[in-house]
Amino acid sequence: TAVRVCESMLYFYFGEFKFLPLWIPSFGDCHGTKRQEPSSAKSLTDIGTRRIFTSDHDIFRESARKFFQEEVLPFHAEWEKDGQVSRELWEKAGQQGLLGVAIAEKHGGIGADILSSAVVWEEQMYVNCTGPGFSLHSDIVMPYIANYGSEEQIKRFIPEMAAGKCIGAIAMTEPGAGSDLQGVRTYAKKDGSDWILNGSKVFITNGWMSDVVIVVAVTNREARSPAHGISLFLVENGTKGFIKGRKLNKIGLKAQDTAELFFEDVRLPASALLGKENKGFYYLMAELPQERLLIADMALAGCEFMFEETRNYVKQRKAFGKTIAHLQTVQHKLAEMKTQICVGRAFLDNCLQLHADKRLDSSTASMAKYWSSDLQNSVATQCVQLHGGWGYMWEYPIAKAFVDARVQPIYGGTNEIMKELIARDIVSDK
Ligand SMILES: Cc1cc2nc3c(=O)[nH]c(=O)nc-3n(C[C@H](O)[C@H](O)[C@H](O)COP(=O)(O)OP(=O)(O)OC[C@H]3O[C@@H](n4cnc5c(N)ncnc54)[C@H](O)[C@@H]3O)c2cc1C
Repeated sequence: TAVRVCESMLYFYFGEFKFLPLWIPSFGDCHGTKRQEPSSAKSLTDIGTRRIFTSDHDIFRESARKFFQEEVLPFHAEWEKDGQVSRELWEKAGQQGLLGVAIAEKHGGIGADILSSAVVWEEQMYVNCTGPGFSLHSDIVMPYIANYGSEEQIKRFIPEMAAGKCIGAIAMTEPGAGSDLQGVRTYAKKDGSDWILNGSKVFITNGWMSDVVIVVAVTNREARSPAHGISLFLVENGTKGFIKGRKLNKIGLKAQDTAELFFEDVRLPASALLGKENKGFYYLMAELPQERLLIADMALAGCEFMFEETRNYVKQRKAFGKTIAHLQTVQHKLAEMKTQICVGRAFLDNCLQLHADKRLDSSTASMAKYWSSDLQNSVATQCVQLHGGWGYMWEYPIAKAFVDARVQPIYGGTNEIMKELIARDIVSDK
């Protein structure tokens, strides 16, 4: 029997069965001052630190940590060879209540807060296993359905997605349009009450395993600007004309099934439209800050993991008769990195709290994404260096963390685009 606490709700698990709240515990120290700051904690990944979390979150973190250590870490190397994780893992994550954590219970989600989602993002980074595309599924795809979907769409997809039986993806990027989202060519043409979808998408996370994909398509070519003529569609696996291309051969994220998707005269019923016609671009703009915050938090958690990995390594690696941790140049590197990570964590935790309070603006989310993902790459480079030649070997976790970090300044909007958004806000007269 497993016991799990999620936002003041205690669920009991017996095998596959989840028993609804039996007891509403009160753990007391919500946002209390007694919680340790990461800079003073023994390790940057210690449970029970950081003021934004409560002891309810800590208990949830313990169960998430156990899940990633027991159900993901031992199998990840095999999944890297396969270029995807197993379906069974998705269902296990669903049974553990790790999917759709911040989606309202009335919609079929877990009904916890976004900070609980952050616990899942961070714990995945702390095991250094980037394969499962849980965060994209739970905190990027599911919110679109929960926020803009019809009652029928919510009922059809959210409970199955929370159970890990339906895997979600979102397809914005095309071979000819990435940063410039208004340049998408995929076109959905009205045919009676149906739509006929044609086009192709690339670099789609969870693309190969996806059961439902949110597809960004042009629906009005005559709109006064491209942004006014874009809509979102829910396209299900198995729909005639929906073809999955190859799993892409990436330099990192080896166990993630990033894929190309093709749509050839795909006939979609009116009920496949997500939200209102021609409002897709607004929905994207509204949801992208959460995606950027998520990337930022995973970047910071990646830094924390790499730092602890390297701290342990230098304390046992010997050169010239003593451990390299005795060398002052090494010590200074660690001091610099720890300071940078703790400064970054303070800003990021502030952003997480702002988002939990629904006060995070788009420009601040962009700052978090750009700063944290750049820091992640700088920390990755330095940590590999401190590992010497072993840091370049695939079997060393730091080597994987290094290649996996590289994409973070690219996806979710490149860091150059983040600077554009931040700058636009700075010089705006509004
Ligand atoms: C592993 C991986 C997973 C991904 N997952 C998804 C997914 O699930 N769904 C999805 O839709 N997409 C996904 N993407 C796509 C990703 O979001 C895009 O790659 C990204 O937005 C950049 O677009 P692009 O590759 O077309 O680059 P381009 O837009 O061609 O940019 C090339 C370079 O030009 C720069 N540039 C472009 N415009 C400007 C400008 N105005 N000012 C300054 N510099 C500029 C960029 O910053 C970049 O350095 C994924 C990508 C990868 C690699």
